[in-house]
Amino acid sequence: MLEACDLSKRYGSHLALDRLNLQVKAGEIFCLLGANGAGKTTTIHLFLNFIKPSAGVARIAGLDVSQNPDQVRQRVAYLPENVALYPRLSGLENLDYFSRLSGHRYDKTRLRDFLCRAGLPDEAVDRPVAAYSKGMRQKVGIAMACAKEAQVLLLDEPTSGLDPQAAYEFSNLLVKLANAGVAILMATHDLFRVKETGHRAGIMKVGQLLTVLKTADTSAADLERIYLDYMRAGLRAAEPVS
Ligand SMILES: Nc1ncnc2c1ncn2[C@@H]1O[C@H](COP(=O)(O)OP(=O)(O)OP(=O)(O)O)[C@@H](O)[C@H]1O
Repeated sequence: MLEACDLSKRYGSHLALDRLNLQVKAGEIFCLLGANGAGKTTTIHLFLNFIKPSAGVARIAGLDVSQNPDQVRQRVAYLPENVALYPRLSGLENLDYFSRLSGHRYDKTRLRDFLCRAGLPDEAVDRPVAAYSKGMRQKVGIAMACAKEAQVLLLDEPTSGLDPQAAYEFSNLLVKLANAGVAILMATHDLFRVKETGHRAGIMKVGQLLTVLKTADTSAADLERIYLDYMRAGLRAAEPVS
């Protein structure tokens, strides 16, 4: 569903992403881990066609994203750390507006249903989003992805700043989406949530994907230890784990 082949991005002399090879299948949650500046956001922005690769290719549903921007845009939903919504519009009005932009028209009952299934409290649905908490805004973002019927969901640190309950609820929504067949690529620093919700985790450092772990085979403590070992090691000194 989502594939990077020798994907690279150079900014001047700086190699922000170095020959990334990665596949995320439908129904899979793949988490990108790595220190600040590792190349996680760059990877997501390449898949979104916000930036062009210096080499290699990013594909979604078999389509090169830089060659087929319109077809790809229809299939992808993106949740940044802070979901951009119109503050004076309600959650329902925002969802209606963004759904129309992506070519979907839903009646109010259906829109309300998307928001409720994303966990937004019923009493909040008609209130202006200016007064929403960050967790509530993220839930509107998930409702937008569902309403768009996106096949691929790209997330950049979506649980950063959420309280533990909000992060838990948000992660459960991701699992439901994956169970419905959505391919999910998420950049995050939340090792605990990676273990709980991710199927695989890739550890990045200075633009390189150093290793990929199956979370089912790795305890939370081991995931943390392996992550820290890679961060402490020289770039090429660490041995791939799997
Ligand atoms: N527009 C740009 N111009 C020059 N360098 C950039 C640009 N965008 C990113 N970089 C550099 O590319 C590298 C990768 O950045 P990126 O934002 O992908 O890291 P990240 O893993 O997402 O980090 P964080 O965890 O802080 O979000 C960094 O060294 C960054 O300074």
